[in-house]
Amino acid sequence: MNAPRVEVHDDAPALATAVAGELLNRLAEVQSAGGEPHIALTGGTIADAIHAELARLAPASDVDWSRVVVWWGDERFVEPASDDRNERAAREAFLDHVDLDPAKVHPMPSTEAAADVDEAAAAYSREMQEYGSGAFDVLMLGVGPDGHVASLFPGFPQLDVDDRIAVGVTDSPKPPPLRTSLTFDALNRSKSVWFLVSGEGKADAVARAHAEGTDRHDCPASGVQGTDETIWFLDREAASRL
Ligand SMILES: O=C1O[C@H](COP(=O)(O)O)[C@@H](O)[C@H](O)[C@H]1O
Repeated sequence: MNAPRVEVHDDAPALATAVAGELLNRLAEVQSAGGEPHIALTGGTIADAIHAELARLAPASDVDWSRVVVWWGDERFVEPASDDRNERAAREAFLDHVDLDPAKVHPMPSTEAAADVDEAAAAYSREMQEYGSGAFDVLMLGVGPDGHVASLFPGFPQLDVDDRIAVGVTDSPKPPPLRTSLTFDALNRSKSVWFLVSGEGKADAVARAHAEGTDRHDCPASGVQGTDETIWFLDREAASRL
């Protein structure tokens, strides 16, 4: 397995600019090799900053946005207009500012599109299978202070689901409680996994994820690796206990 790489930036704004620049380069590279890149987005504080940087830097990039396919690693099962929705945040900061093909943007179902989290997860699994997706060119993941990634939380039964692409969560310890998440199996099919982490409050989770022998049930971030590369994009505070 390829060893994870760690890239440390001064602070959250510098981290956001660097990740946005690297993602634009990666998308253009995949396209110039004849591919149609698939990316999976995450929610959260640093993701919001990266999305804003993507929108700012996009006009100067060589990316053909009509040939980019967008997925999510997890989502909150709430109304589409809710402030809690990862999709809404990503659209407002990033996706609405570039010329994507709407048919290539694949949000996880909201409460308007599915009856419950299990139906939402089953629908998303089908959508990924029908589209022949799974090996994301780049999967971006935030990390919670408890070490959660996507909506896979320490000690939760979803960590042991290995026969599905996506699962429902009804009792997330972080609000809102209802969520849909890709499973470890699905996340680990990604070519590149990019962890995006900023702030002192995440330093302990980052250190635990890197420590030898950490169980993914205790720190889910330790259980995700890309098939080609795994990069931890950190600011100095998040890297302070490595
Ligand atoms: O709830 C979630 O949390 C994580 C981490 O978010 P952050 O605000 O602590 O950076 C995020 O990656 C995930 O997509 C989201 O649903």
